[in-house]
Amino acid sequence: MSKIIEAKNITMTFNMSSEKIESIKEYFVKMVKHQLFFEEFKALNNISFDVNRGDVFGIVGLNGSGKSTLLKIVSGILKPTSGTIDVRGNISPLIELGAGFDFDLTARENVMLNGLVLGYTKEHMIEKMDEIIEFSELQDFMDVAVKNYSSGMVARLGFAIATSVVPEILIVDEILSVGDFRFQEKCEERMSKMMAGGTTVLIVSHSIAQIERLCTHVMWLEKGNMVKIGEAKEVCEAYKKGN
Ligand SMILES: Nc1ncnc2c1ncn2[C@@H]1O[C@H](COP(=O)(O)OP(=O)(O)OP(=O)(O)O)[C@@H](O)[C@H]1O
Repeated sequence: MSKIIEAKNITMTFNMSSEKIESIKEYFVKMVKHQLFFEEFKALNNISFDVNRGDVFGIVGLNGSGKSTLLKIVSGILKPTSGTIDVRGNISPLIELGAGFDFDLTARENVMLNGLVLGYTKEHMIEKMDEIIEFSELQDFMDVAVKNYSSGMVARLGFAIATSVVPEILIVDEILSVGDFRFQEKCEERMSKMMAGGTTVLIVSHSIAQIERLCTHVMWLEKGNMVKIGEAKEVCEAYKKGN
């Protein structure tokens, strides 16, 4: 089987301010006086894994375990502090709630904006618009500013845009959990079609049932460390038991 993602010794360290700074003015004064101190925080610690072409790869773990950070590194949004990531295929935009949207613009404007940011032509996006509107079922809300959308509506629009062109790698971050059950079913159906066509999927979800249903392989993260990786069923069982 050919590897589509190869991650070696990924470590991600964030600088966290070690004291509370009350204002921007105070921030700049401290910066000029070299009085800004940071503590290093390791969100991911030496993570290595491979994903094969056609895998549906789930990432599970408690809040703050590093799941989204890892997806952002795979998507190229974040550069790891150390380690290497090799991605051999085109990736869908990271489907995270609201990622890439300008909330003051309308849904229709956001579809265009997203498409152009992704490098598609205006004509291509106009062609895709009807299909995106139909899938998201937001016909009556396309000219409403996205700031007035519910989280489920944002999720619908984000999923419809990201899956309007079939990518080699689809990345889904927790978005399915905010949609209603009908929307979830519809998304799963579309993802299944993509999987059948050979698309590799990376998915983060707090729903273990969903991960077990969809995934072939799973990684369990805890406080930035990899606890277990392997066949979905085995890792999910261990995660549920906590060992
Ligand atoms: N840009 C950032 N700057 C500082 N710390 C960050 C940044 N992004 C993430 N973190 C920290 O890294 C840790 C991991 O965050 P991450 O969002 O990857 O966790 P997660 O497993 O996706 O959590 P959740 O299940 O709550 O979505 C958290 O402690 C978070 O505060």
